[in-house]
Amino acid sequence: MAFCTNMRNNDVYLYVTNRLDWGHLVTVDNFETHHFNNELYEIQNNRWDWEKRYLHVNYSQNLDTNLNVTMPCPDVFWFPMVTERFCDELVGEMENFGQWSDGTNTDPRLEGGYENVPTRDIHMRQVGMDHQWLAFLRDYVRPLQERVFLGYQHYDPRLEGGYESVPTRDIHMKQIGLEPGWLHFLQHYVQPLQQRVYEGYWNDPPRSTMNFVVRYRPDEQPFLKPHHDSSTYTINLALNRPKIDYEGGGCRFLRYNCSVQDTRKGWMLMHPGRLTHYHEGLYVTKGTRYIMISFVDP
Ligand SMILES: O=C(O)CCC(=O)C(=O)O
Ligand SMILES: [Fe+2]
Repeated sequence: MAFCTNMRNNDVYLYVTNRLDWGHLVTVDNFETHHFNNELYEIQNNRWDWEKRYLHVNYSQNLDTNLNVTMPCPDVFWFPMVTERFCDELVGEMENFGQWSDGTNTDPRLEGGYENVPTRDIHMRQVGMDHQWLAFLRDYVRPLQERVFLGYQHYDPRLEGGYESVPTRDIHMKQIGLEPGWLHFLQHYVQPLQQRVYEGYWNDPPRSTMNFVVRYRPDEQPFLKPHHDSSTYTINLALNRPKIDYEGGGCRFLRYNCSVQDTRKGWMLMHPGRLTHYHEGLYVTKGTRYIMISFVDP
């Protein structure tokens, strides 16, 4: 104000405009400099710059409910998510860290210490990116999930998580003390029927969310045998290019005999983790294939 008054008093002419973009302020407090690619970690602190660098230019098209979402296999959805730069820097971050798991069933990073379907991988937590990745899931993945898998979650205080997808007027078995008997019924009479109609499904014990980058190589771990994920839904983000960076590879859904092999760098598959989407990672015959995987229980 004093500046303006002074200018007026001295007859200095000012032309003020907000129509041109002269830039913006960057938040430099808390900028971490010990990572291999520091900007990659700025999803929360410098959102505007992060999106410009790393969010796919067509990301928001999939939030437009007038447009259809691509579905390469039944109930498998496909979204452009991140830029090539994101993919390269995430792979770089992992390769710089370098401590890929050995692909055996023993995995000291997990609570139970046991991995049923081991991959050669590095967890986001190991490179200090777990918080940033959760922000990515919350702000960019969840809106897409809510679009394609409608109706998830309504509040129900009787449930552990507090949410129920389709609320009914009901009384739980637990409320009338019949829960143990009911579990027995499920195990002995229902499960055998379920196993007949949906092959390969079991969920014992349920595990928490995991976020990791997988590396496939012909001379290391070239494929992943058929399995379910410990997730309600899984996201599978391609970090490099088929036919250029590697040969073979891709994801096959056995129930539909449907494979996605023409994956696109920076694009993400989303599919139910259990029951219907029994799947496998196809053989990589040449080069290295990288993917980013999250097991999500929304
Ligand atoms: O290779 C793929 O695309 C599938 C990977 C996968 O199923 C997993 O990591 O759980
Ligand atoms: Fe999987």
